Amino acid sequence: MEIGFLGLGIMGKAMSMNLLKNGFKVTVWNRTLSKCNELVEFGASIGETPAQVVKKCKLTIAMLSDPAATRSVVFDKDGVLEQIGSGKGYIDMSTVDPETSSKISEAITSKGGAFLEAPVSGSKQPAETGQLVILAAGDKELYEEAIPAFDVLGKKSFFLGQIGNGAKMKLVVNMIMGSVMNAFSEGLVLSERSGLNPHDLLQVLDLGGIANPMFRGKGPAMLKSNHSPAFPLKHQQKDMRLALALGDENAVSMPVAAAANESFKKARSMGFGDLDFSAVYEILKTTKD
Ligand SMILES: NC(=O)C1=CN([C@@H]2O[C@H](COP(=O)(O)OP(=O)(O)OC[C@H]3O[C@@H](n4cnc5c(N)ncnc54)[C@H](OP(=O)(O)O)[C@@H]3O)[C@@H](O)[C@H]2O)C=CC1
Ligand SMILES: O=CC(=O)O
Repeated sequence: MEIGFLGLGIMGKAMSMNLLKNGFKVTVWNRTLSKCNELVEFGASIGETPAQVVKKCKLTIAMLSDPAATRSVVFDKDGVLEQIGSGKGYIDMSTVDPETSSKISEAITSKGGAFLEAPVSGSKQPAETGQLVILAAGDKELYEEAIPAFDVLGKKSFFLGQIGNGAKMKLVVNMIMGSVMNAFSEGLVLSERSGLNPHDLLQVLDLGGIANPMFRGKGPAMLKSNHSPAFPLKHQQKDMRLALALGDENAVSMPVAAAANESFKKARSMGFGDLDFSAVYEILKTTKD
């Protein structure tokens, strides 16, 4: 099956590379077109615009930064809408809000195309190794059609029902992850400031009931102030913002998430937006009375 792929950032590059390595024909597009070249070396073709990619491929996947980017790629000139139609499917795997996803779904389906939202849980390494968790919702037939690709990209796919449910699930998960990252950072700083060895803390955490891959994977690098980006902090803050909006709509009080969002905003204002979201640790580390 020929698959179109729009967006070759940290995630999109790894995901499209995986599809190529597993025998799919892939046509790629990226706003900064030069980023397509590396994929071409592995056999990809280039589409000059999103519309060209959709024209060529029966199935097109998008992995873009945020709601503004996903809307732009669909609705703007040379966008997806210009070529989508009957017999073609569009799958948006970016993390966006349910409203953005619904607007895109309405536009695609009104032109006869099929739409699936399918955000993912899992970061750069799971994207590289095909270990993502796929949170799909929307057109069930398109979901079934995409399973061979999802099996390459992920270790497990969920079909969650109507459009919006995939986006909501992803936002809830990332709201929890962002809050936990803040608590973890506070714990690391507190252990250091109170005279403990934070490496001992990492070992203690890893042996107990709250052991988790995020502490294990990111902790040692955080202690060296290495925040090389796997999940950029600006995207985590976007997810906190969108999750808090979902909380507003549903009258759910989320003081912990709101405080975590403030920390991510502060980190962005200090220029850490392109670093990994673990860089929120730096704002705590540098704050003293
Ligand atoms: N990194 C991670 O660990 C994870 C990320 N996600 C989500 O996946 C999505 C992609 O993340 P990631 O790959 O890390 O992000 P990156 O910032 O690495 O890549 C963003 C991509 O979006 C493109 N883009 C940005 N703005 C526009 C625009 N206005 N029009 C067209 N293209 C645009 C960029 O193009 P260009 O190269 O030209 O800038 C790039 O291809 C996000 O929604 C993120 O929240 C989900 C799970 C894990
Ligand atoms: O969205 C980020 C992730 O790690 O999942």
